[in-house]
Parts: sequence; structure tokens; C-alpha cells
Amino acid sequence: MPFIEHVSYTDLERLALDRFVPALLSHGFCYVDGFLGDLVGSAVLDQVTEMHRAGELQDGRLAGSVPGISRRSIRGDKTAWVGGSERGCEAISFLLNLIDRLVSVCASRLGNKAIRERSKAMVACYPGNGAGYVKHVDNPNQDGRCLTCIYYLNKNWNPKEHGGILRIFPEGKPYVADIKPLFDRLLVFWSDRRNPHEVQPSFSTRYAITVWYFDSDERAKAKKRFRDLTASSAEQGSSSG
Ligand SMILES: O=C(O)CCC(=O)Nc1cc2ccccc2cn1
Ligand SMILES: [Mn+2]
Repeated sequence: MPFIEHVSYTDLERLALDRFVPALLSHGFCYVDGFLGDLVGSAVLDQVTEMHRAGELQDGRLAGSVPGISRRSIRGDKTAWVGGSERGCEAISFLLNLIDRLVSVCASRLGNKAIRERSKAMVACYPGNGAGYVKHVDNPNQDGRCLTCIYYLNKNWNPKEHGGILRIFPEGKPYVADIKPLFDRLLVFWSDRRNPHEVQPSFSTRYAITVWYFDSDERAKAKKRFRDLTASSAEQGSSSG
């Protein structure tokens, strides 16, 4: 059996191995431009703008409502959750399939991560009224989310005029990363406390699609903790009831 000189990797695998894996291991985040190309990227944008026009994007929810503080002052996005098989989401589904393949190539090289499942896709729109998203960590308490992947859809975005920068504050690093939400840009970062981030006030309509990939072990433990929590609170309820 002759030694194989080189295994021909697809562009996607090259992207994963040469760009995303090294950057995630050293900086904790990585983004690439031209992920889908203009034609397919524009098809995704058209489907998202149609969802917005059709009123399918609703105010983003907060974990707990804080009396006296408007939700909008914390996060001003409007969102819709998409599985990908809905009618009119074919281009979004293609995007999700590509990100799935990218992450699965990365997963085997990102240490002991068993990344086998993900959330639905969250289509988000900041309406451009100055709303943003205050500094936060996506997964501060081991809920299972391991990687955050955000695909941006904003053509001719000028931060000086439109704001809307995603600022990441990488834990323990002496710098911040200012990321423009540019059309056809894919950003991936660790969802945990390594990457606090904020969306600065946006003054033009700002679209993005986010998916979270789970570490199956952490996810299973989180689900068990939740089951035990609900079981014990139900017991307390019945005993005190
Ligand atoms: O659009 C961007 O550049 C990032 C916005 C962002 O951080 N969104 C976001 C949205 C979330 C929705 C539900 C739960 C947690 C969440 C964490 N982050
Ligand atoms: Mn976030």
C-alpha cells in the first residue's frame, strides 16, 4: 500500500483545520469572511428580511424580568427560532448544514469535546433604534453550550455611522476584539466565561443568525441538574402545600 502523499481536504476542512482550530485554541474565537459567497449569502439575507417583513421576529426574552428596568435596555433584539425545515428557510438550512460540517471537523481537534448536537438557529434583528445587548457570557453556568457560531448578514455596514460592533473581552487577555457584523462573515467563539461580549448600540437594521453547539457530557449533566431541581422543588411544593 503506497504511502498517500496527501489527503485531499475540501475547502471547508482546510478552513476548519488551518483557521478555526488554531484560533479557537489560542485566542478562543475566530471569524472568516466570504463563508457562503455573495449569491448564497444574499439568499440567506433575503429569507431573513422576509421573516422580518412578515412580522415573524419577536422581542428577545430575558431570563428573569427585572422590575423597573426595560427589557430593551438590556437586549434590544427581535428574534425567531428556526429549525431549518420550515418553508422559506432553505438557504438558512444550507448555512446550518455547512456550519454543522465545519464544527464537526473542528470538534475532534478541540480537546475532549463531544460536540454532537446544537440548538435551533436564532435569527436576530437589532432594529437600529440604538438598542444593543449588554455585556454578558452566553454560558456562565455549564448549561452545555460549548461553541457560539454567529453568521452576520449586513451589507455596507459602517460602524462609525451604524455602531453595532460585537466587542469580545477575552478572559485574561490584555485586549478586546471589536468585530463588525459584516455580510457573509462567520464568527465562532467558546460560549463560556472565556468570552464575555456585548453588542454596542446599533443605528441601522442589524441581522445575524446564531447557533449554539453543545458539549454532550456537559449538556447531559445540566439536564440532570435541572431534573433534580424540579423534582426537589415539586417535593417542597407538595410538602408545604
Ligand atoms: O449579534 C451578536 O453579535 C451577538 C449577540 C448576542 O450575544 N446574542 C445573544 C443572544 C442570546 C439569546 C438567548 C440567550 C443567550 C443569548 C446570548 N447572546
Ligand atoms: Mn451572546
